[in-house]
Order: sequence, then structure tokens, then C-alpha cells
Amino acid sequence: MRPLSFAVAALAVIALIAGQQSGSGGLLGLGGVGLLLALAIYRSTEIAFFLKIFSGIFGTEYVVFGAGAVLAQLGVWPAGWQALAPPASLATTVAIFGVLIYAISFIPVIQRIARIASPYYEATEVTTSRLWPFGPFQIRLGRLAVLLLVFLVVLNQAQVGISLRLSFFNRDFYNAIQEKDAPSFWYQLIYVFSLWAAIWVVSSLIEIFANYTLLIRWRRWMAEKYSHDWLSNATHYRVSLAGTADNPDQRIAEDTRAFVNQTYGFALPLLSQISTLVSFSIILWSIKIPITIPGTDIIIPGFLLWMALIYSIAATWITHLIGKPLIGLEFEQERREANFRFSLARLREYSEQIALMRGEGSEQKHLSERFGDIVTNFYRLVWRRIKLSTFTSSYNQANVVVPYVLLAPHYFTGLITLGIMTQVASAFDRVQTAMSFFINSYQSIASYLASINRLTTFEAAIAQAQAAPAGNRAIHHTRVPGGELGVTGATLTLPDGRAIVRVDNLNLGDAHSTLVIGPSGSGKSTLFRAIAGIWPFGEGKVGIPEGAHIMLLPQRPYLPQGTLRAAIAYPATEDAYPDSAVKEAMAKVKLSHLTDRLDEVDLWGQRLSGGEQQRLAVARALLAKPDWLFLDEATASLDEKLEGEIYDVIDRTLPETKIVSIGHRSTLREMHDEIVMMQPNADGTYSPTAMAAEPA
Ligand SMILES: Nc1ncnc2c1ncn2[C@@H]1O[C@H](COP(=O)(O)OP(=O)(O)OP(=O)(O)O)[C@@H](O)[C@H]1O
Repeated sequence: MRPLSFAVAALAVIALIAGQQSGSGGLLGLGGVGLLLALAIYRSTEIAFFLKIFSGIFGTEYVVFGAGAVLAQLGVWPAGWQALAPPASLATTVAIFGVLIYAISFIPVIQRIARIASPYYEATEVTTSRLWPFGPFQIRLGRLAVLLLVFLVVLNQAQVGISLRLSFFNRDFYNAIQEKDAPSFWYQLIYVFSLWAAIWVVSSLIEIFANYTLLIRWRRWMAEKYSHDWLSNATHYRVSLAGTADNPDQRIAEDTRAFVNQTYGFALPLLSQISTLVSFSIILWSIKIPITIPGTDIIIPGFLLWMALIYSIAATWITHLIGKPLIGLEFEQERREANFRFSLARLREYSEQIALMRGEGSEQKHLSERFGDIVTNFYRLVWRRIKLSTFTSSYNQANVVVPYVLLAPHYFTGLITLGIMTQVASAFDRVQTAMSFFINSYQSIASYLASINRLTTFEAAIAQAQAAPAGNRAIHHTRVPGGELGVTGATLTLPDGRAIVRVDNLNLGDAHSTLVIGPSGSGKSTLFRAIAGIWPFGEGKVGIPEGAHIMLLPQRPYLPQGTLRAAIAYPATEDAYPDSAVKEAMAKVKLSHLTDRLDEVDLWGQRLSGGEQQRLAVARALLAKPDWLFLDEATASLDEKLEGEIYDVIDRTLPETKIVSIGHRSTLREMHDEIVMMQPNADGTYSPTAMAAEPA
């Protein structure tokens, strides 16, 4: 950005000197704003990358158009291309935009938007793109995104230029009608209108294509980034434990979509509306209508422009006052919708349990309450929208006639022609439409802000869950080369800070197999979670042998969507193990009757019995061959005989694997070398204490 700021500054100085010498106010203005722009671009190294892209566009345009304007002023511009010489006002306008970008980078909500948007445009991964009409080519993801965005911004600006050209067509066309000048009428229609209208249509088509390409790529990248951050290091579990971000599914699926669509959907129209505002303001300003300050002969310069601006600013302010509560209401509505969806998803997941308990009535009541929440907030939203629409619709209707009301007296007295009146009416309308952009988009702005809020809080929740707690108030995991697995000096607490387990020194490495027993609720599973590194509450040390592969089987195994083979291989990929190994493992855990259905896609979590699911999980362990296998009541659904056989199979198949189990059955004791008992302490906590195992 620094070289660009120097180029801008150099051109600004040249424009100032040329303006000084030729006495051109346009060039002086160009130079003055150019210096401000140079400063803004120089300082923009501190702003978010997303905003830098816009600074870069406006800086470059300033240099290109500004150089053209200076050359034209100095008389160096080729005579044959005179009609294409850019006016100084064009470069001045883009310079104002550049300065505006820097100014808005200090607004907190813009900072939040830019912070969420920037990472995609900075992404360094290399991708193969098949962007039509080019063949496959390799490019950095972020670079492709920047190119697409720049292309779209420039295209949008070109479209404003076309509409400006059409406004002059409008003037000449109606003047030709008024003067009954047939040749001029047909010339305007065939050579001016048809040409520019055709360019407009083609540019719109190209815009649609580029626009959707950018949006889907951006959304995919964001959804992948959020799901990656959410999934890495068991963050999803910690976020749910901490309760800092409800409905993450909604944030990853819905809010990224809304954010991408709306950021684009606001940024580009906003830019083109501001370009429209500036260019048509110049037209309104330049049309001289001799309206004087009442009681004097002083003509009000730019009367029409002032009228348009005052009228629109007042309306925008009123809209803001009426619409402000919509932001909170939109946020709440999305939250309630997500809660309702979540309840339905849970119902589907626990369908069998609910059916067995005949819990449908209770579920129906719960669903009705959730939907009731949606409806209650919905009425509040509707009521607020009605208030807002009452104002915006009336305003939009009034817009049609306001310019004619202002101009009619002057037309009827012959002060202005029909062509001028229609051009002013359309320019007035354009200025107002640009100003009303905010008014008409208020509702979407409200839901946009709600999405930004949800993404920001989601990012914060992820960062908080991933941040290492300060000082010793954390459970530190250390990988010790050649060391043994153990816990020392640890206190495990609940999320509210209440201590539940204290461990002075627990070494699990001495015995081949250890059984952890103790009363229900004494913290056995919590101890396992802490060893696995997913329980963040408490302090102390967990030592893990360097390079050791640890696998933990919970009481209710998770079966992913897809084939039975994928469920057995989980968390490895479906094709991670040879067919023969999978079948052998299934035979060992007595699941041979399912080998024919390995490639069948089904809801296996609902098809298989509890015991079958547990045996499937053991088959996973037999295939994965971990160094440490933790079984948290992982065979509790099996009868004692089968449980014994399964332990036998684990022992024989994985002789090198150390086993640590949690279980309540007394028969388990003889299958383990060592017993660790959760002993109650005086303060209500429990401590794991080694006991002698019963002789086999
Ligand atoms: N996310 C949580 N939030 C609050 N309390 C929790 C949470 N997880 C566990 N607890 C509480 O911590 C205590 C220990 O739970 P844990 O599951 O470790 O016990 P356990 O000894 O494995 O019990 P059981 O033998 O019944 O499976 C229980 O009182 C439980 O209610």
C-alpha cells in the first residue's frame, strides 16, 4: 500500500501545481483531496485487509483518472479522444471514497465486519480454479477472491457510469420529443439508447456470474474455517460445557451464509449508491433554477440538491428511530428458530427412547412451547415492521411526485424545458433512491447485524475455549518420553468451580489393566475426560507417554452417518482397514452376522442393539490398536459371560495395550490386575486410591 500512497501523493502534487498555474478549481480540488487520500492509504496498513482492498481500488482509480484529468487540462490528451478525457470530478469522487473507507474503518461495527471478512481474502491455500472462460489454473485462494471482488467493484462503478450516460440520453430524448425533432429522436433511440442498454444487460449477466462464484467460494471457506476451529481440540465439547455459544449449527450453517450474502449485498450496492449519489448530485447541482431566499434576490445555489438531501436525510433519521428495535428482535427470532430446530433434531435422535416412554405428549408440549416462543417474538417483529413499513411506503410513494411539485411551476412558466424537468426528476429520484438505500434495507440491516453478533460471539467462545487458562489454574498435559501415564496434584472441578475429584498421585502405568470403581457420581468419567484432555475445569498435571495413542470408549458409542464399515473404522476413514481385517475384528466381537451389510448406509445408531453398538466400538479398538484403551462402562450392556469373552479377546488381540476400565460389576474385578477405588474425602470430593486386586 505504501508505493500506492506515494503515487497518489505525487499525482496530487502535480494536480495542485497544474491547478495553480492554470487557475483550474477542478484540479486544485483534485490535488487537495488527493493529498488526503495519500495520507489515508499510507495509514491504511493498520486497517483490516478487507477494507484495504477497497482503499487499493480507489487509490489506483485516483491515479488513473487523475492522470487523465491532468493531461487533459495540460492539453496533452490526444485530440481524437477528447470525448473520453476523464473529468477532474471523477478522480475527486474516487478519492473521497478512499478517504471515506479509511474514516469508516474506525466505526466498531465496520471493524467487526472487516475482521470476520478479511481472513478469506488473505487465505494462502493454493486452489485449482476453473473460472470460466479460463482453463484450470493454480492460484492462492485469497488472491482469486481479491481479483473477483475488485472486478465486481469496478463493474459496479462502470454501471453507475452507464446510468449517468443514460440520464443524458433522457434529457436529449425528451427534448427531441418536445421539439418534434424526428431525426434526433431516432438517433438517440437507435445509436445511444440501444448501445448503452445492450452494454448494461451484458454487464449485468457477467456480474451475476462473478458475484455467485465469489459468494459460494467465500461461504464454503468460512463454513470450513468455523467447523474446523469448532472441531479442533475438542473445542465443540468445551464450548458446550461452558455454554458460551448456543446453537453452533445455526452459526456455522446459517450465519456464515447470511454474513457472506449480506456483506456483499451491502458493500457493493452501498458503493454504487454512493457513486450514484455523488454523480447525480453533481447533475442536480449544475442545473440552475433561479429560486431565491425568501425576501431577498439572492439565488440559492444548488437548490434542487439541497432539497433532495434534506428530504432524504430527515427520512433516514426517522427510519432509524422507528427501526432500531428490529436489530434485537431479529437476533432473538433467529435464536428461537434455532432452538425449535434443535428440539426437533433431538426428538429424531431419541425417537426410540421417547416412543418406549410414551413421551410424545410431553414432547408435543415442549415443541408447542418452543414454537410459541417463535410466535411471540414474531408478533413483536411484525408489529415493528408494520410501523417501519408505514413510514417507508409512504415515503416511497411521495418520492414519485415531490420533484414534479418542486419543478412544475418553473416548467409552466417556461423557465425550464420538458427534457430538463424529466432529467431533474430522474436525478432527484436517483439521489433519493441512493439515500433511501439505508431506509429500504433497514430490515435486512437488522438481521445482518444480528448475524454479525452471532459470529462474533461464536468466535469469542471458540477463542475462549482454546485459550490456555492463566497460571496454574489449568490441567496441564505433558508428553513424557518413555514416561508412564499418570495424574499428579490434580483437582477436577465442575464448570461452576465446585471440586469433585482430588488426585495426589495416580500412576496407571504399572499394571497391564486397571479397573476404576466407585459410587455413581464420584467423578470416574470426569477423571477419564481429564486424562483424555477434554475436561478443562480444574488444575494439576496429566503425564502421557510420548507418542502414545490413547483411545477412549464411552458407554454410548457414537456411530457416524453412512455405512457400517465407516462406523467400524471411525474415527479413521472408511477405507483405512482391509476388508479382511474388518471382518476378522467383527468376528472377534461376535458381529459376524453383520458382515454382509458392511457397505449398507443406514442409521446404525438406531438399528443396532445397545450391546451390538458396544461390541462394534470394541472392534474399532481392535483395528486401531491403541497403546492405551480406556473403557468407560463400555461393555455394560453385555451380559457377564459375553463381557468376559470380550475382555478376553481384547487381551489376546492387543497384548501390548494397557487397559483402564470403569465398571460397576464385581465380575470385572477378576479381569483386571489392579483396582482403583474412588474414596470419599471429608470435603465431599473423591480421590482415586489403589487397592489390591482380588486373586483371579
Ligand atoms: N458438564 C457438567 N456440568 C455439571 N456437572 C457435571 C457435568 N458433567 C458431570 N457433572 C457432575 O459431575 C459429577 C461426576 O460425574 P461423572 O460422570 O464423572 O461421575 P461417574 O463417577 O462417572 O458416575 P457414574 O458411575 O454414574 O457414571 C456428577 O455429579 C455429575 O452430575
